[in-house]
Amino acid sequence: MKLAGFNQLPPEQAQAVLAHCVAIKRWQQAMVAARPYASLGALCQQARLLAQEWGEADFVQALAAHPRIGERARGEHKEAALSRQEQAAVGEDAELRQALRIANQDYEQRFGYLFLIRAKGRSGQEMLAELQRRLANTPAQELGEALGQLREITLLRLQESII
Ligand SMILES: NC(=O)NC1=NC(=O)NC1=O
Repeated sequence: MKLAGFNQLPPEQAQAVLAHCVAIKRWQQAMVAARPYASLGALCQQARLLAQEWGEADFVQALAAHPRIGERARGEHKEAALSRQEQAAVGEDAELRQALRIANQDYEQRFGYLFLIRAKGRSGQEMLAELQRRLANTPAQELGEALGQLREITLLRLQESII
């Protein structure tokens, strides 16, 4: 949608446009309240600024909308379609999918939440390598990295939604 159109939508509709960028209501509502945006640059700057406020609770809330890496998102809602598109690089390599499945389990046992990575632009092998690297992080380090990836996914989706 065009920025001018987004600026003029009623608040609930404007929030619905942002809903699939990240499942954090506080962020969606603050983004809507800060309209009108003079440019796409201002929109993205505000999105980044607000995303700096995210903590563990926000992160856990957002994870519900992200399927595991290597698992095909089910359903037809927009997040599922976006996830399938973003994760397309994982491809049909059965060995890689199995390795991702095992590494995801190790990760979830260690950190207690699912592994999140900005999948767009990364091959399946690169994501497996990142998963294995990040397994060595301390919980505090890993929350920082994972929040950074959530921010990247959110900005990518925002930039695809409002042009
Ligand atoms: N667990 C995940 O990292 N999921 C995802 N990363 C993306 O970039 N899209 C997803 O669905």
